[in-house]
Amino acid sequence: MGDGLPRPFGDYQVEIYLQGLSGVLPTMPMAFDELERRAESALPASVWSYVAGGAGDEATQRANVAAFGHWGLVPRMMVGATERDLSVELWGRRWPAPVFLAPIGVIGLCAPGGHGDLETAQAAGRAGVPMIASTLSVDPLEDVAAELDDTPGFFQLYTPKDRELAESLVSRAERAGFAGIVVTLDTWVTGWRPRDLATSNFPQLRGHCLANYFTDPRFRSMLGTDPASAPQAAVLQWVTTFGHSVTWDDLRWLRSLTKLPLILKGIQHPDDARRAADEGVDGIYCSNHGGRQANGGLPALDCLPGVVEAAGGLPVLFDSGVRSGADIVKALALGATAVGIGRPYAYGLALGGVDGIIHVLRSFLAEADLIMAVDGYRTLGDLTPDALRRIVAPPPPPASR
Ligand SMILES: Cc1cc2nc3c(=O)[nH]c(=O)nc-3n(C[C@H](O)[C@H](O)[C@H](O)COP(=O)(O)O)c2cc1C
Ligand SMILES: O=C(O)C(=O)c1ccccc1
Repeated sequence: MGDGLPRPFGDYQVEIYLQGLSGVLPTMPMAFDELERRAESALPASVWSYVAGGAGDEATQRANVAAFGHWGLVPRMMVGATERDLSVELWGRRWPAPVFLAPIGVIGLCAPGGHGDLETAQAAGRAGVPMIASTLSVDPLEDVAAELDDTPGFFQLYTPKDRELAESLVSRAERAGFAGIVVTLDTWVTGWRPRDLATSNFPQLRGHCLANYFTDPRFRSMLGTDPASAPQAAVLQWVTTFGHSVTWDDLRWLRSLTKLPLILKGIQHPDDARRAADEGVDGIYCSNHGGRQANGGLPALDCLPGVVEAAGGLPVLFDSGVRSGADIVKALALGATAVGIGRPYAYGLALGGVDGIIHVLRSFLAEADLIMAVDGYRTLGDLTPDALRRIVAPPPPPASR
């Protein structure tokens, strides 16, 4: 692990003001809206529409973000929250904060040099903030793991139809030193995505982000040749094997593949959370894939309390719609054990590489830390549903959204 981020996290604010006193203004955006706008200009149009876009008219994607606006934190005074502890112990490791980088399957292409997977891992390693590495990466998982140092990394598995290929990927992830396996359940087929359809834009179909397959011995033996010498056949083989619709009958098999913590991603119904807990998984990941998969759904945040209750004490990871430190605090108060940052770090990477991701992490953590300071929440244990009230008439989002 690098030195990790300087603590308290709120000191990022002091650092920025001090630089301002010497006439140095931040080059990275300080507000999310500006981060988003500038990332759009920085990225090639096809990558932008892929990363920023979602399913259908993107109503669920917008609802994910809007849902945070329906909750307000109630401050407590005179508790002396001068020192905050945001660290959390998860699966035997101490995390500096209950925050992680969610898996983003095209992240390699978000960096100017095309190696965004490695840069994301470098940022996670330097910050000490855990990351979940997607199956769909430009660089192979072994190279990604090598950049993480001691920071916990998790391998996100898209379970292929071919079981031997799944087994090979998981054992490679174990050998590479990943600390857990996150099985994504909601994307065995991709959702209806008008932006990508209109431009026939599907980076995976052009062979990007398939390094984990093309370097895999099982995939190569299925193909019968070097993917580099038969790129079209290799992509076609990927299409054929990519999506297995994992069922409860597969769970015992998945469980048997690894002794590492096994976490199921994409859970929204309490009954699914309960069943997963009963069947021996180590964590539940409440998410609707950032609204990229099924439009017409609930905001993921609205599903979180039910999932937490049904999980019966198992760790619950959460993502979908987190755009600020305030959002992190709210998700924690609704019961998340740790909160995933998705699109915002892809935008940070596009604008500033490794430092850009670290800037996004530091900004979100500084805001979360300062909210806990001002609102009198010293520890994560103080963040309970009692810290929140429903807002009857939420304010409209910023004009540009
Ligand atoms: C461009 C992009 C690619 C993604 N690829 C994956 C992936 O490979 N595996 C996965 O489990 N989730 C993937 N996700 C979903 C994220 O892990 C996360 O659930 C989502 O980004 C949360 O929504 P938000 O970014 O709007 O906060 C992807 C998301 C984006 C934006
Ligand atoms: O775009 C995504 O969110 C994603 O995870 C994915 C998965 C498979 C193929 C293309 C995209």
